[in-house]
Amino acid sequence: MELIVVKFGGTSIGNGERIRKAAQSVVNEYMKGNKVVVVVSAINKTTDDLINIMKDAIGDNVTDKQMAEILSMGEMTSIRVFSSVIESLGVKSQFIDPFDELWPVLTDSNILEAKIDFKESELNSKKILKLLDQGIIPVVCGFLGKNSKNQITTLGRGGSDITAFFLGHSLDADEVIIVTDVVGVMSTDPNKIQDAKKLDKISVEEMRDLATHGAQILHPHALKYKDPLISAKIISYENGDLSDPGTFIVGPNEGVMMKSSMLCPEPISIIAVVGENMLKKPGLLAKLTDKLAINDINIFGISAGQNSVTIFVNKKDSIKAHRLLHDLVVEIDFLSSVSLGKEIAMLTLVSPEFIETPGIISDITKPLRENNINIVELTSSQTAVVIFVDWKDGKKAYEYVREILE
Ligand SMILES: Nc1ncnc2c1ncn2[C@@H]1O[C@H](COP(=O)(O)OP(=O)(O)O)[C@@H](O)[C@H]1O
Ligand SMILES: N[C@@H](CC(=O)OP(=O)(O)O)C(=O)O
Repeated sequence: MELIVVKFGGTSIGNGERIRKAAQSVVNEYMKGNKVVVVVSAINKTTDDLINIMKDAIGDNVTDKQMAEILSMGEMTSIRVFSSVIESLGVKSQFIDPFDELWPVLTDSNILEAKIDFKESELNSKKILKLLDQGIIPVVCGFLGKNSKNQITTLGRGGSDITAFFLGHSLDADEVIIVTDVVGVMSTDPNKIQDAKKLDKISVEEMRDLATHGAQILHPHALKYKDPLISAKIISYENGDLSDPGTFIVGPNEGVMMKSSMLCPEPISIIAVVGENMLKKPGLLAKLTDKLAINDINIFGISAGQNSVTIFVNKKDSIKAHRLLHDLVVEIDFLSSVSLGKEIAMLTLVSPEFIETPGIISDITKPLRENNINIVELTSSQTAVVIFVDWKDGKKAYEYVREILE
């Protein structure tokens, strides 16, 4: 017997026929002896419609509290509809909204983009297990939360994915299934490029980067509740079969997405190539990096500006890299000169929490500023920040920045 948390997105329950098919797929899993917790979004585009109605009616004059209450009606309705359809198929079901004593998701008071208070909500969620033991299928509002003043909050657009993964984690589920309007995660958005291919699996780390860069298919914050041992997949609603393979989300890789900090033990050299209007020269970056790649020189970082491209390589490769890049500078008209700079230290900080920590770069650089340590260069992605400082400052800088992670 398995415990499954399944989330149906708006399109998957877009009309009566789809709701019946979705409810039947849940009942089929239940009949196999599995326990199923259902999370639903608002039917079809209800949330968009409600937002547009309010915009047309009073423009921006709606308060966050009013907006959250209005939007909540989408999910408050869909749980009631879904639960009734399950009952019509002969299985007991109970809907759970934020006013129910079994409501699991407690949040802060950032009303429209609320964060889950993890510890309290995790404890609270366990109450749902009792329903499962009684053979009842709970249907929970996705997207919604409740703050300490008992006010409705929302987890941000697309937030019902967060609800599903959060419940998966808190209830110690075996599997989280996201049911949506595409066959799984694809090589790109199939609504933009039609011959996109379905992926059989994708890692949590890749999925997170895809999601934070706008691939709507999954809310990026959902994945912070993805345990390595919980199986997770994204499937289409079309077959009405929760055992469809879709795309499996695997990981996170132990260690990879944990918080980590590192000071590269070897010095790095910085090489600057200067020229005119470099950002407007197609293929330039490829030419520079190809030259180093075919000569087996690894690039630790690269940053491009209007009149220069800065490349970071291991100090032991720097003389060779300097010579190779100089050959290119002589060969290419619009490049003027190349300079091999001083030795620098590279510090890397990785944390999945960076995604949702506004001001993290300023937090990391503050102790360096206060201690007069000059940052030669800084690059960042969703979950990693790489800082280059003078080699002599490396150890001290590392001590300061690693404290930020703790
Ligand atoms: N790489 C991708 N693979 C699959 N779908 C993608 C991808 N990138 C973006 N999408 C979009 O994500 C949509 C599904 O997300 P969403 O509309 O939020 O669904 P739901 O309402 O079920 O939560 C798809 O219709 C598709 O347009
Ligand atoms: N109904 C909410 C929450 C949500 O997650 O929706 P969907 O799963 O349909 O993207 C929204 O539209 O933002």
